[in-house]
Amino acid sequence: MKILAEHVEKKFRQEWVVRSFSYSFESGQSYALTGPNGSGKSTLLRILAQYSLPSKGQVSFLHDNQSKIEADQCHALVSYAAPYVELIEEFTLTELLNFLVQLKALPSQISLSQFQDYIELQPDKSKFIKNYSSGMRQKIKLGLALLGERPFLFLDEPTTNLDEKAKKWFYQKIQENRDRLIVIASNEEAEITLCEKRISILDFK
Ligand SMILES: Nc1ncnc2c1ncn2[C@@H]1O[C@H](COP(=O)(O)OP(=O)(O)OP(=O)(O)O)[C@@H](O)[C@H]1O
Repeated sequence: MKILAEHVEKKFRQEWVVRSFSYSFESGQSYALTGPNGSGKSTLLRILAQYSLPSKGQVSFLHDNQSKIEADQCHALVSYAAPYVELIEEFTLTELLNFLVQLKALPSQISLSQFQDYIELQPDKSKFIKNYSSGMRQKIKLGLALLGERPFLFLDEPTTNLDEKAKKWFYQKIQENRDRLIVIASNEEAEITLCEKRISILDFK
């Protein structure tokens, strides 16, 4: 599958954040969106994931045969983790997993212990998400996105709040997900070098 961005532009009031961004993203490839703070990485990431609309231009998800995937099917192809995408704070981890299985955002066969083994955390089962540390929450978000079995994986500043051990865990998980189309928005060199291609947002201003 493929993501095709054609002449994408984004403007907030009088501020142009993205100018004429055209790019073709392929499955099995990984891409780093780079640029300084406030340059528009998160804005472009959301547009590429079809979570928000560009002011001009368009983003399309395509099948291998280049036919366009219908708009109502696009959402189910995307896993997205970002510091600003919140988990449901009032749930326990068990409740959160059950909810996401019902939404088909996680495979139905996944158990709490399998998920805990995957993220290498064994928190108290009765603890609410709001009482997890920021690093634990970030690891849960990444675990959910990585296990989501969706072909397009979008990650914004993925190692935010992670300690060195958790960063290594994340780097390893990316290696295990190389068959997907991965886009990482980041300024961290270690995250950028995980990706095969680097796209500087300043080239589209
Ligand atoms: N909803 C919004 N309304 C108005 N301006 C916005 C909105 N979202 C983002 N912006 C502005 O767009 C610009 C780009 O923001 P964005 O968060 O995409 O940058 P970034 O490169 O991801 O930054 P950082 O590295 O700090 O996370 C900033 O000037 C920001 O203030």
